[in-house]
Amino acid sequence: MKTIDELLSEGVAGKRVFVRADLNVPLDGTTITDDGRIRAVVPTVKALADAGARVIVASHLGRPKGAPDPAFSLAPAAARLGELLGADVAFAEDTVGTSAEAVVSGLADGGVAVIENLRFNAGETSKDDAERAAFADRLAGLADVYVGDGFGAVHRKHASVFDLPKRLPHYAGYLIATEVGVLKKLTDDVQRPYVVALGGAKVSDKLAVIDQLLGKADRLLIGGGMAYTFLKAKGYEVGISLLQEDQIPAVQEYIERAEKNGVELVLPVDVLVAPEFPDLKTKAPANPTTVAADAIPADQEGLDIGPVTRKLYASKLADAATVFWNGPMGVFEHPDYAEGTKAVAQALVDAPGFTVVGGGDSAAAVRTLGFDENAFGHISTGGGASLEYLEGKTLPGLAALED
Ligand SMILES: Nc1ncnc2c1ncn2[C@@H]1O[C@H](COP(=O)(O)OP(=O)(O)O)[C@@H](O)[C@H]1O
Ligand SMILES: O=C(OP(=O)(O)O)[C@H](O)COP(=O)(O)O
Repeated sequence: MKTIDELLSEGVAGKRVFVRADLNVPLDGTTITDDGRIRAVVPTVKALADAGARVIVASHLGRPKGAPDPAFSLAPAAARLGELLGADVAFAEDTVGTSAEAVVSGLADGGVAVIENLRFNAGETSKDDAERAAFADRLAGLADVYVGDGFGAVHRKHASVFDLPKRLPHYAGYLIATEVGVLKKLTDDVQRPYVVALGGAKVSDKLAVIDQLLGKADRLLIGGGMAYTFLKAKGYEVGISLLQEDQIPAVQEYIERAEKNGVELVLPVDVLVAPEFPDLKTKAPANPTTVAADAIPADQEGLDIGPVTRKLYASKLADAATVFWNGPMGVFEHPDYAEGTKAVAQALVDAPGFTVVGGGDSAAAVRTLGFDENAFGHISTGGGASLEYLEGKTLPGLAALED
């Protein structure tokens, strides 16, 4: 994989450099609640701009449906990038249209622009190779060089991640180089006990990862929205909690295999439930009830792990030599459901070994809940990406940079 340092030594002055970043930050309306992913790409953007490149920063944000949707605009992220760089950052209101063309052709040497959300175009995420290729061709028209630095999206076979680098000279940015360096340590020389904690809401994506992790980790702690498919697989009622119905048979097989292979698969023993999802805007009191994991009422939703589970998970992390954690244990954005995530974060801080937190929301959670970033071994900007890396999978966005 060629790195940005090689690009800089070849000279980039006057060149249009397309930086595929991951600026998928949590938003409250147009307010960024955690800018970690924007800060993470600043070293790459700054190095290129300082060397006289014309820098085009591109990213997805959220999961819009292949058409413009103002709720997912990258405009707030562009403004924040400008503040962090201490420089003007131009913003194009489309991705490959007249606005993008005008903004890019107006860039001076050392200038930086952000183009609008890549996922406003159906070609970005299309499963159809030709549709993705057509979009990648149009993106390629904007630039002379490609720098991949959106680590959080390297597991996606998307046009800007996989197809575009094949069309331009391509290099890995500083963030990707750092992330891969740390995760490599977890695959090459993992110290045991190795504990993996999984939660969050992207259940369908992340359940599949457990198949491989069962052969690697000593202990798996399951929380967040992921827990309810496990509880259902054990035959419990989960009410209106997040559930991946089609994966119940697979999860039943995981539970059996864990037992056979001597992997400790630890599930919540109690959970916080409420009749409805909390209001994250007003943060109005949610008044949850604590119930045993096998006694979730049919009309209620599980929204955090309970106090007994918090203690149990902390004890399972207390002797860990290596920890990888992805996915909040509950809806931490609401104070009534933040305790599970806080307890696991604190247990990582207290664990004697090397700890890695991965994922946009998990990283945001540890920071917004007041933890010191330096108390963790590494905070990765990618959740799904780091999990798939640890699985040993070939990640499209890394493979494309290696070609
Ligand atoms: N029990 C739950 N039910 C619904 N959503 C949950 C639950 N527990 C956690 N979440 C949500 O999961 C989201 C983060 O999930 P995910 O995107 O998978 O994590 P990451 O970005 O760290 O990879 C958070 O917004 C949180 O509110
Ligand atoms: O937030 C992200 O991943 P993560 O939640 O697994 O950390 C990335 O920006 C990828 O987004 P996606 O899962 O919508 O492709």
